[in-house]
Amino acid sequence: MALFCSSIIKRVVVPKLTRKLVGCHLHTCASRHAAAPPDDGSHLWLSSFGGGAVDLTKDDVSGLAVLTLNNPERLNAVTGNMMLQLADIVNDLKEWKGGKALIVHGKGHTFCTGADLNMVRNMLDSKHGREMCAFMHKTLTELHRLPLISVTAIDGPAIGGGAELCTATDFRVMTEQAHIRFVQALLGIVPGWGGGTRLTRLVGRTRALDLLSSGRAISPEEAVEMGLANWMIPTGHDVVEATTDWVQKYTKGKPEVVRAVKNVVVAGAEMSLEESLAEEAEQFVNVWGGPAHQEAMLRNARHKK
Ligand SMILES: CC[C@@H](C(=O)O)C(=O)SCCNC(=O)CCNC(=O)[C@H](O)C(C)(C)COP(=O)(O)OP(=O)(O)OC[C@H]1O[C@@H](n2cnc3c(N)ncnc32)[C@H](O)[C@@H]1OP(=O)(O)O
Repeated sequence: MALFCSSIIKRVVVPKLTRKLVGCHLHTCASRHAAAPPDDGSHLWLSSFGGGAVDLTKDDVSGLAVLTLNNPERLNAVTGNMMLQLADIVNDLKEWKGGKALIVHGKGHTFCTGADLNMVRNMLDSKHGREMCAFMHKTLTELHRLPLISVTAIDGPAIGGGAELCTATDFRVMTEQAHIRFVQALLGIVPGWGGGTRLTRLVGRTRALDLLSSGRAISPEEAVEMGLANWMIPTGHDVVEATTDWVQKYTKGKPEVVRAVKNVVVAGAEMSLEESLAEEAEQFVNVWGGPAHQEAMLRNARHKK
């Protein structure tokens, strides 16, 4: 395994809300001596674990992006190379001003089987574990905070890191053949990509403990019942097409309005009360009197059932 370091530091223009949240995240990490922030190039060794790809298509007319995990020979396991591509894609999506929604899915009838075990077997020391964990924490936290309505479309298994990844979108929809399974404890570890924290916030303490300790598979019916998934895709439908139709109810408005709504919710979920109220006011002022607001006032919008 060829590991290497580089001093190249990527410069990214971070939007205001993200800046505040990143600042808050780094503070927490530093104060608890958790994983080092990965902007120091310490993650570049990931590129030595190749194979697979993460593909992105963006439609500027509809504002919909589709992200595809593309490593079907390994059931869309995530290689080091794919981790780097995923981070680049998230950075790209952050800057996509016309974007409204993102669908995340896997190629073939599998969502994702987590980290590539061929890579995991070669990085069992704590340094590499810590760096990979920090890198994926950052990437998936930023994915979660994107100013887009995001949905994971799960067909087949979402296992280990794949189960974690699906918690980093706003919604999850599942086919009848899908299941979500946090197998980490069965592998002698705990979730390392932020999925344990997100799962606990999604389904509550008792259910998260049940799912993480047992490593049992969650069916689509159970996932919907506990609020982990939001819809079951009817059998016989193309997964991405069905998900595209499903998400449209959230993306009828102009991009700046869809994005402002998401920003308000991210602030409400992650900031202190004072900070979140201030952020909400800022988002309000940004859209007040804008094209969508003017249009709605001109057409005298009514909202009868
Ligand atoms: C820090 C990361 C950590 C986390 O946070 O959770 C992880 O993600 S660790 C990885 C956790 N994932 C797993 O343990 C999944 C292991 N895979 C399986 O249990 C099974 O493959 C399956 C998902 C139950 C499917 O079984 P089946 O339908 O019988 O297919 P195969 O087992 O034959 O798989 C086909 C093919 O795919 C390869 N594969 C599957 N998963 C991975 C993986 N995670 N990494 C690398 N390769 C994977 C599998 O080895 C087969 O390849 P061949 O042997 O070449 O045929």
